[in-house]
Amino acid sequence: MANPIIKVHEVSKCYRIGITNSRPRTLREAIMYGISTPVRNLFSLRKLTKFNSEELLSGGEDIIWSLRDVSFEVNEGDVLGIVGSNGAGKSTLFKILSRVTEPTGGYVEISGKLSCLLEAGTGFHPELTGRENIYLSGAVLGMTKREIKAKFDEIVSFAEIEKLLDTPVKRFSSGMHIRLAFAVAIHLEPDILLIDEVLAVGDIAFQKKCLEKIKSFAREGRTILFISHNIELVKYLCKSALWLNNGRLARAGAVNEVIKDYERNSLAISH
Ligand SMILES: Nc1ncnc2c1ncn2[C@@H]1O[C@H](COP(=O)(O)OP(=O)(O)OP(=O)(O)O)[C@@H](O)[C@H]1O
Repeated sequence: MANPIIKVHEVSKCYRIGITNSRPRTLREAIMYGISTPVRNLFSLRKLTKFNSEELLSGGEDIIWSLRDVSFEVNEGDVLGIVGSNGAGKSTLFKILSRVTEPTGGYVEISGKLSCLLEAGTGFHPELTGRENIYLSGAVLGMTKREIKAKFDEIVSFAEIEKLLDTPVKRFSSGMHIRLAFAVAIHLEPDILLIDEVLAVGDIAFQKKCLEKIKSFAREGRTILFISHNIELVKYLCKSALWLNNGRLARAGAVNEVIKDYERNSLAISH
């Protein structure tokens, strides 16, 4: 029977335009943001986020809804493509799933270890070396030093960064950055892997290697969410897909059907 590993319940995300969204402005907001996540989870997240959304709307500022009432479930072992035009809300969804940002409304339930490849190298500490970042990333995923050590050589040889191992990652090229980020994310054996349009940064040989690795990761029954504007790649990798349109879930289902609707809509707009 299908086993949902991710449940997204009526998630909305609102940004204030022109100011840093994450900085609390009122004492009440400061208290809300200051409470640590475990404590916050004791309360109803739905109630808290509803309050935030009302607060934002009453502020009378320019706001933008990146996501609006998005609900869906992902079953264990699914390889789900996420498509949509620029600014549709795809990356925002990943930031919410990986807890980089809080939803303004709604909530998500995730049952498993999640690793996320956002834009090049997010999650790495720029001042730390490649070696140190591998250990740090493993620790963030809850792995012991011994477990990380067992995977270490595989990560380094997959990324082909032997010579850069003791260089701070801020000196890496963007391609090298993403090689290491991909190698770390996929070898540290998360249950769920989020991949946001990062493959394009690597060279062709590395892209090919990544695709094979993603396929074998999926064959192990792990769950992958994949954002890309490369429709052929989405069709190649994914069985199902979501189409986000202006922050709303326009369609979810079998990859070919969703892509057909998305392409039809995009063509209609461009004419
Ligand atoms: N930190 C932020 N502050 C203000 N607005 C933001 C912020 N992050 C995203 N947005 C806005 O939210 C909307 C959705 O952005 P998002 O990055 O999720 O889109 P996307 O579907 O990933 O787009 P793309 O395909 O161009 O990468 C956009 O209008 C964007 O300008």
